[in-house]
Amino acid sequence: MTEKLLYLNIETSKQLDQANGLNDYPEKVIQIGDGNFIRGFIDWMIFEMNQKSNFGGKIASIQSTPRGKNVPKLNRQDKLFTLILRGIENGKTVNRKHIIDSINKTINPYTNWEDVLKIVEQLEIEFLFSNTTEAGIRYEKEDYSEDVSPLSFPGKVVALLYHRYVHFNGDKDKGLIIIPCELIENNGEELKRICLKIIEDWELSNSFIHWIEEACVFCNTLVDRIVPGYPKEEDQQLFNLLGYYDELLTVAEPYHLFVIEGPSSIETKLPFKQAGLNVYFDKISSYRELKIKFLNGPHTMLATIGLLIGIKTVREGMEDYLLISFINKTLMEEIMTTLPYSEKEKARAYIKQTFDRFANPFLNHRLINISLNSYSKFKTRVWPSIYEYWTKFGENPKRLTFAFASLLYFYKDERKNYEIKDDIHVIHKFHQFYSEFDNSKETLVAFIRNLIHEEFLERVEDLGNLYEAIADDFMRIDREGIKSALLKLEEEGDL
Ligand SMILES: NC(=O)c1ccc[n+]([C@@H]2O[C@H](COP(=O)([O-])OP(=O)(O)OC[C@H]3O[C@@H](n4cnc5c(N)ncnc54)[C@H](O)[C@@H]3O)[C@@H](O)[C@H]2O)c1
Ligand SMILES: O=P(O)(O)OC[C@@H](O)[C@@H](O)[C@H](O)[C@H](O)CO
Repeated sequence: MTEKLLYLNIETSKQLDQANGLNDYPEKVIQIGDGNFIRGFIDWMIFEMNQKSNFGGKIASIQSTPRGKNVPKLNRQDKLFTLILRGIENGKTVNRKHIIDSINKTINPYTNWEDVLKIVEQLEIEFLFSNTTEAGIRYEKEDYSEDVSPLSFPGKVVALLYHRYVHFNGDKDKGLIIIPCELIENNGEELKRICLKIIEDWELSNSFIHWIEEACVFCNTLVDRIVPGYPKEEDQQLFNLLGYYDELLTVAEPYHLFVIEGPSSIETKLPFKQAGLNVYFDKISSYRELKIKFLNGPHTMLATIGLLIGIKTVREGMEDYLLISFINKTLMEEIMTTLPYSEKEKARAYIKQTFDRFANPFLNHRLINISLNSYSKFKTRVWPSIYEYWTKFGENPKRLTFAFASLLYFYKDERKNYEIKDDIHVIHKFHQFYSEFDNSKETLVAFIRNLIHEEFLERVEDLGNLYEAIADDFMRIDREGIKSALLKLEEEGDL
């Protein structure tokens, strides 16, 4: 840490003439999870709404797992943190810095559950936002005790709603609008489904269920902003520029998109538009397909292939001729063909924008972070394009096939250029296969066929020679190395 620098807090921000944190708006929002994304997205949006609209509300932020570390960090900084938005916007370089002051309170529910309950007794609370990663929206059977925080995220939601319901004697005007930001399909519906299951486990009353149905709203959402988070490689340099030290310094791109599917009544309560934010109250399916196929999909491919090559960040990947060409042709010549004609123009514009976002010269979006849980991400983000291409044309999309082979090779590579971050069952499955692998194509094809039928398709369907094609690419990567295999693919494409 650089000596002589001040720590970020209200006093420091006043000295720097950047004190925003002095308004005393009431808490209107409960936030569960306090990671990089929710701070760089929701907390920033609420900050913007407080500056530019009549929203006038602050956040009570609740730690979502016992291992969370951000509550003491936020407390040391008077709940402030710095967000740097860097990138190219409409052809112009953007480098904006904000001291975000939208959080009013932070609570560790495992040590201070009573304080969390007091929050939901507040009349002004209207919204519950969350980001607990995809792992958070999951059913876990657990016991209920009024005095202790449930462990799971949906358990917390039920306990909080129940306390509010009892506190306000079932008043239908005191429900909450629940807006989860986890990147899973139908996140709102899924959270509600799990909450209802927990209510059943805990044998809470039918009238509480009616209150949830009538007074509360669970919205499905889609979020989009690249938030690499804490800038490890350049933190000292940035502290010197800022003039203070901030343990929660967060870097993100300026681009943002938030699509919320819910009743139109909530639009007036959340004046995102008035604050100039790129937020739509709309059906999310078409936005979702574009984002998953043309942004998250290439991210997953870039992460596995890039790490195999020895590349560390998305931007570096965008400087590698072979990789750009691979991603570009995969998107334009293969994934694009899976879309209906009416969607293609929109997709072309989205791809162009995605390339600009990936090449953002000011972000170091680390491939190792993106590679977390690559196996399940490939299944939801890349595999659908492979399957749709195959069913449409009856042949293999050769670049996507190569991406599949690279994914399998990613879990084999023993050179330890990178650390595999994945579910223990996935790591175990590959470890078991590779430790007994006899290097024969036959064994590999059988493994791939089985994997596709059991885990990707979840049924048996003959996909022609797709299994062999993946095995051939895998063996080529193994024999010649990833770069040379990629070069061959590029040369074949040009024939
Ligand atoms: N970083 C990005 O660019 C970005 C962009 C869009 C969406 N997202 C989504 O946001 C998620 C979080 O990313 P981040 O960058 O904020 O990471 P992060 O590690 O900074 O934050 C993760 C948060 O989730 C909580 N969490 C983790 N596992 C949990 C569980 N099982 N139950 C409850 N809470 C749990 C953590 O306590 C923490 O608050 C990702 O999974 C991703 O889907 C990230
Ligand atoms: O966040 P993950 O780990 O689910 O996926 C990695 C990236 O693809 C993702 O974070 C994107 O940057 C984000 O979805 C952009 O909105």
